[in-house]
Amino acid sequence: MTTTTETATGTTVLDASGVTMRFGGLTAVRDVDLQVNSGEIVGLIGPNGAGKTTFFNCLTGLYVPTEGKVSYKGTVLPPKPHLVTKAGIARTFQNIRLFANMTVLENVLVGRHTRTKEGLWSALLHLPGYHAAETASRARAMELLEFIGLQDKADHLARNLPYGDQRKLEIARALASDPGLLLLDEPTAGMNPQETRVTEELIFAIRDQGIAVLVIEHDMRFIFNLCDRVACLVQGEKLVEGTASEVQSDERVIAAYLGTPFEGAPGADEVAEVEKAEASAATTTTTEEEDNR
Ligand SMILES: Nc1ncnc2c1ncn2[C@@H]1O[C@H](COP(=O)(O)OP(=O)(O)OP(=O)(O)O)[C@@H](O)[C@H]1O
Repeated sequence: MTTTTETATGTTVLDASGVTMRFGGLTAVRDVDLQVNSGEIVGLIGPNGAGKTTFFNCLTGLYVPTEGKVSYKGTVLPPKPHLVTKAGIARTFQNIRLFANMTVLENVLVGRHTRTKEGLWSALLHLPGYHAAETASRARAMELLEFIGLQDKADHLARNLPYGDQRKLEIARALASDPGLLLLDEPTAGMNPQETRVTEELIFAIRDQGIAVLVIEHDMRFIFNLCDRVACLVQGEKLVEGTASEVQSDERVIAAYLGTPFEGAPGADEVAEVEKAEASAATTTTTEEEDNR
């Protein structure tokens, strides 16, 4: 696969700083800073409801962050999904969002639209520029299908693909916009171990093409094997960030996943209060039982 994206290794591709997202009284993401550099695969982990997808939505313009800013290659991004895609960030979603009744090739072609200059009139009137652009887009789409191993299924309907192939097709469609950064939201959800391994290889190959990757995943074995760096969100806040080995041995991360609060953890005060009230209620009950004897 060839890509139009060229970035010097180690430069900052994504720079999110002080990102906060509130929904009424709920702060889903609080003051999160995160950088992704070229050549990196970065993981974003955290228990259910930690704010991972909300953070992704802030990065891709689906949500306008309440506070903070998001820059891509040094330019602050406007919070509009099509402009974010055009700037060079592509994403996949937690739930598969393919055009089920379109072919595999057509699904990838849909992902090309931000990279084609020919407009609606050109397409409707079949102007010469349109044909040239369409030929180039098809060639690029077929190249991407080869890259993910679906070239022989180009004319199959997307809905007839096995689950693992549908997930791969989503990635190909995202790659069709020639991104410099790919955001993957739980790419292995629902996959068997074999499909998960194939996805892991695919993500390494994408990184080797010069595309930085930020990935949300609950499968810890997958994330720690794949990522150069991992950040852990808990209740909207970034708790820890480091290498895979640093994060997986961090007692705060272990506690967040096992549900044991630690000193200073977001929400730990509330948990301590509940535990104190429960202990006090248990003492009262025991005393009452003793009195009744
Ligand atoms: N549009 C919204 N309106 C109100 N609350 C929301 C909205 N989107 C998310 N939330 C809330 O924000 C919090 C974070 O949710 P989010 O989906 O970002 O978590 P997550 O870490 O991605 O969880 P999971 O791992 O289960 O996907 C949750 O309490 C959720 O209910």
